[in-house]
Amino acid sequence: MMYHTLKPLVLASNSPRRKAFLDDLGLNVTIWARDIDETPLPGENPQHYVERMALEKALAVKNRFSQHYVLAADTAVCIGDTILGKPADDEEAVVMLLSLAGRVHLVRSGICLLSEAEGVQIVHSVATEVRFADFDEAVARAYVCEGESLDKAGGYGIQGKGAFLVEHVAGSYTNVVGLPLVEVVAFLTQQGVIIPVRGTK
Ligand SMILES: Cc1cn([C@H]2C[C@H](O)[C@@H](COP(=O)(O)OP(=O)(O)OP(=O)(O)O)O2)c(=O)[nH]c1=O
Repeated sequence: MMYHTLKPLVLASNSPRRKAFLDDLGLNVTIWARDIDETPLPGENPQHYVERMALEKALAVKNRFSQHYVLAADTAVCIGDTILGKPADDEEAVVMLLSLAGRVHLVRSGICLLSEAEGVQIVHSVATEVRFADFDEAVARAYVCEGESLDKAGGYGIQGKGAFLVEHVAGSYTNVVGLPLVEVVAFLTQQGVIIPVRGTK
């Protein structure tokens, strides 16, 4: 355990990866997520989109947890002005992966930390550059058959077999997996929600 949780904290997310990251740090979090409309606004730029999504996910649970700090996040794969969310099916996953093959894209995660009681509303985002190998359709289909595409933005998981598609990463790794930990820990520490502790080895 690296941190103690001093104020009640809700993670407004159903992502098992986000929960696992916070568990690894020893944080004590309640999970409570509500679905929101994830459609981008007409002409919305990718940074604005992920920040708005994170804010909306946090606002969706704020009333129920008015005495808590609420943490939410949203991750999208961005290639040019195109925002790729989670593919609807295997075919869409293949199309997404082929649009990324041999090219550089940005994985953007928006994060939001808010507290109704303490009047705090922090919204931030982090971008990580990822370059994919130049694979073909047979490789994309073989990867999608592994079954890890559908719950992930852009149709791949860098933490899984998707690692084999990735040639280069510049920036935060945890940001690609859905939660930029350095920034999240900094915001939680600034607000006095968590404090580092020395555990037993
Ligand atoms: C690119 C990439 C994305 N992802 C995941 C992170 C996010 O969980 C997901 C993008 O979907 P999100 O809408 O950000 O999150 P979610 O639907 O999983 O959870 P919730 O809305 O309840 O918070 O893609 C990976 O796990 N690995 C990767 O390499």
